[in-house]
Amino acid sequence: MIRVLVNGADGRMGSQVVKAVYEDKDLEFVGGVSVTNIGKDAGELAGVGALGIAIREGLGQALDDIKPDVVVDFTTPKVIFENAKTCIEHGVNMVVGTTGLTAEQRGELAALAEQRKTSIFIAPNFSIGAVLMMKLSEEVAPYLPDVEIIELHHNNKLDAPSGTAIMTANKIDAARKAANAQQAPDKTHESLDGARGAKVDDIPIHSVRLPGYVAHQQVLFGGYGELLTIRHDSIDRKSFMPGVILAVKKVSSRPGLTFGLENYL
Ligand SMILES: NC(=O)C1=CN([C@@H]2O[C@H](COP(=O)(O)OP(=O)(O)OC[C@H]3O[C@@H](n4cnc5c(N)ncnc54)[C@H](OP(=O)(O)O)[C@@H]3O)[C@@H](O)[C@H]2O)C=CC1
Ligand SMILES: O=C(O)C1=N[C@H](C(=O)O)C[C@H](O)C1
Repeated sequence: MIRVLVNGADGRMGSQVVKAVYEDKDLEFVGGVSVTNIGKDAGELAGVGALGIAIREGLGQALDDIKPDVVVDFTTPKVIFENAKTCIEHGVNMVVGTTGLTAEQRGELAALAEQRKTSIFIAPNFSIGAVLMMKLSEEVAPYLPDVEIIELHHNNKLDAPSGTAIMTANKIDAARKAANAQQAPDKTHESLDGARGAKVDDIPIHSVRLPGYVAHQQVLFGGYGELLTIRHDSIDRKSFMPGVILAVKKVSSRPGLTFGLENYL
């Protein structure tokens, strides 16, 4: 049995992870950490009934007391770097779904994980459809290098652009650079800042935040007289759970830092 602690256990994603871990025969849910709902039963909050495991405060102390095999983190971009360092310093393997880590921070965590001989797996998106959307985008990019991204999320999302949109842009740009594909110059003058979106690797990303959306992304490729749009929709957070469970089971097999679910598929 792999003993799993969920950080952010009462959140939209964390509570789904509690349920998914509880329902998997090879995993044992052993602890839930958050900042509110302290003392409440994590199973009740996740909708699986009382598990006798109360949400507690303080990741470091919880690691000392519970000694889980793996921590799954779905908290916030503000706290994820510190959370990751705490896990690595405690020698606990970690699966990170929380967005917001910069490439530089990932580099620091990779070095720390290597030094402490622990494993950390980070994926901006755990859904298989989103991984395929990124893979297809990478394949298209050398042929249609002019591209923009529209990502659409629920209005409680704290970060913009989404981690998925940033990863998609990074992958597209790497693929078109490797193919030496030249994009057309952007001749538009912005009369209002932000009108052309925020650029990541010179790719405009437009972030929509509205109630009703869960997690969606369109990658729009334009050619002369033709358009190709790749769209992915997560309409339920269940879409992320098979990827999270896979990562929990595989994380210990790869020491150091691994970035992206495609590395486990
Ligand atoms: N990789 C992927 O596939 C996916 C990634 N995400 C990412 O996961 C993250 C969480 O998303 P979501 O579940 O929607 O957000 P929520 O706000 O619903 O959940 C975050 C939870 O973390 C808690 N929290 C905040 N600070 C701490 C802390 N210091 N220690 C422990 N818990 C803390 C929050 O408590 P409180 O509300 O009281 O502040 C909340 O319960 C985001 O970065 C999001 O982008 C989301 C979906 C899929
Ligand atoms: O906050 C969310 O909801 C999501 N966050 C991740 C991201 O920023 O890419 C993954 C997915 O888009 C849902």
